[in-house]
Amino acid sequence: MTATAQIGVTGLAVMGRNLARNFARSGCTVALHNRTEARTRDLVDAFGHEGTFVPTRSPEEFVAALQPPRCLVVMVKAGGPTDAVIEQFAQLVEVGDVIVDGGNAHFEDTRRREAALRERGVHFVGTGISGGEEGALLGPSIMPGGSAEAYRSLGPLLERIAARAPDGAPCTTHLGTDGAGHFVKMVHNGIEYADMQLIAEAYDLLRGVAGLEPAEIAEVFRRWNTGRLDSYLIEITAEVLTHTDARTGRPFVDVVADRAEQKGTGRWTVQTALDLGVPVPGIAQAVFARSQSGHARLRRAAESLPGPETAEGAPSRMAADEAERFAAQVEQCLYASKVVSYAQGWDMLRAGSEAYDWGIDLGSVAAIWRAGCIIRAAFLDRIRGAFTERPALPTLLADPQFAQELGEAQDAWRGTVAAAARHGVPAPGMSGALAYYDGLRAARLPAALTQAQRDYFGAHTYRRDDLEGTFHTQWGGDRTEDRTD
Ligand SMILES: NC(=O)C1=CN([C@@H]2O[C@H](COP(=O)(O)OP(=O)(O)OC[C@H]3O[C@@H](n4cnc5c(N)ncnc54)[C@H](OP(=O)(O)O)[C@@H]3O)[C@@H](O)[C@H]2O)C=CC1
Ligand SMILES: O=C(CO)[C@H](O)[C@H](O)COP(=O)(O)O
Repeated sequence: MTATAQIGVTGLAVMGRNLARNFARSGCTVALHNRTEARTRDLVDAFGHEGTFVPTRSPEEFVAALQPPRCLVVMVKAGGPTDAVIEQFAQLVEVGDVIVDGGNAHFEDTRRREAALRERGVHFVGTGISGGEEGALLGPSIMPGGSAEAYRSLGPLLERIAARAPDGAPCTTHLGTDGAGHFVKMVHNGIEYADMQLIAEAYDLLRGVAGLEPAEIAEVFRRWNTGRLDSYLIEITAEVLTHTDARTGRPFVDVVADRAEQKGTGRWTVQTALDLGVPVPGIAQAVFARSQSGHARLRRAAESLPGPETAEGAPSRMAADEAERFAAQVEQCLYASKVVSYAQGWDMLRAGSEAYDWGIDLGSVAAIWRAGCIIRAAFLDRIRGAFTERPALPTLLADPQFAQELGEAQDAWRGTVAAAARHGVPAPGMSGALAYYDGLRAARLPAALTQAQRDYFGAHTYRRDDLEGTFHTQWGGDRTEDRTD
C-alpha cells in the first residue's frame, strides 16, 4: 500500500466517523480503520464523495497507508479497549510517529500511556475532543496534550478541523505535556455538569415558583440567550422545552424519567479536586444531584415527608408582570452562580497545571472553549480577556468586571435562593454557589471553631492569628496552652 494519507482514524463509531469526515472535508487524505470492517465500508459508501479516504482492512495496512511521520487518531471505547488498540499500533509504528487518543481518557491513564510510548520513541498525544457527534463533523473544540514536538506535526492538522471562535481563531492549542489535554477536557466536563445543573434549577424555579409551563419557560430561555447567558446549553434547553412528545402530546420534559445518568467525567473532576485540595462545590453538587436523582429507594422513602406550606399542591401561577420580574431575578441568580462555577473550574485548571508542571495558559483554555464544545458561550471571551490581561488573577471572582456583576446580582441571587428554600424547590447549585461566594468573602470563618474542636478531641493542634507556631490546649486538664512546634 502506498503511504498517501496525512492522518488516519481508527475507531469509526459516531465520533471517529465524523472526525474522519471532517479531516477529509478539510482537504486531508484520511486513512480509515475499524475493528469491524463493515463500519469502514459503510463510511466510504455513504460519504466517500466528501474527500479522499483510504479504507484499510487491517492495522498493518492502516499504518502502511500513512505518510511518515505517521499521525493516527484512536477513537475507540475508553478504558481497556483504548489500551489494547494503542498497544497494537505501538508495535507497528516507528520512532517519531504520533499516536493520538481522542477518547475521554482519564488524564492519569494518559500520563501512563505517554510515558510508556516515550520510552519507545513514539509520541503519544492525549486529546480532549468536545462537541459531540455534530461537533466532530463541523468543528469541535480540541484539547491536545503531549510533547511540543508532536504538536508541531499534529497541530496544523487539528487546526484545520477545529471550530472557529468568533474572531476566526481555531479552537485548539497545545495545552501542555502528557495528560494536560485530558485534564483540561475533564475540567470542561465538570463545568458542563455544573452549568447543566444550574440551568435545570432555573427551569425548576420558573416552573415550581412562578408556575410557568415548559413552552413559556422556553421563551424565557430564548430571551436569555440573546444576553450575557448566550450559550449552546441555554439554546438547546429552549429547544428541549418546546418539544412535544409525539406519543402522549405532553411536553417532552414531562415524559423523560427524572433520573440523570453520568459516564463519569464529572465524578473524575471531583475526585481529582479532592486530591488536589481545590474546592469545586459547584461541580460536586451537580454530580451529587445526578446521583440523588437516581436513588429511587431513597426518593420513594422520602416522598411523603413534609415540606413548606407554600409548596402544597400545584404551584400557583404568578401574574404576567410578577412572573417577568421573577424571571429577571432568576437570570441574575443563574448568571452569578454560573460565574462562581466557572471560577471553580479555573481554580482547578490552575491547581492541576501547578501540580503536574504543565504551564497551562488559562486564557487560552477559555479561548478554545469559545466555540465547538458543549460549554461554548459568549462570556468565555470575557474569561479569556480576564486571564490574558492578568494571568496571575487569583480567582475569576476578583476580575473587576465579574466582581461588579456579582455585586449587582446580590439581591436577586439571595432572593432566588430564599424563594427556592421557601417553596421547597431543590437548588443545590445556586445555593451552594452563594455559600461558596460568602465563604470566600467572609472576614472570619467558623473554621476557627472546627480547629478548636479538632484540638479538643484529638490534640490535632491549631494556629493562632496573633502568634507564630502551633498550639494545643490541655482541654482535659487545667486548659493551659502549650506551644507544640
Ligand atoms: N459520543 C460522544 O459524544 C463523545 C465520545 N467521546 C469519546 O470518543 C471515543 C469514541 O466514542 P464513540 O464514537 O461514541 O464510540 P464508542 O465509545 O461507542 O466506541 C465504539 C468504537 O470502539 C471500537 N472498539 C470497542 N472495543 C474495541 C476493541 N477492544 N478493539 C478495537 N476497537 C474497539 C468499536 O469498534 P467495533 O465497531 O468493531 O465495535 C467502535 O469503533 C470514546 O472514548 C468516547 O469516550 C468524546 C467526546 C464525545
Ligand atoms: O464529553 C462530552 C462532551 O464534551 C460528553 O457529552 C460528556 O461526556 C457527557 O457526559 P455524561 O454522559 O457523563 O453526562
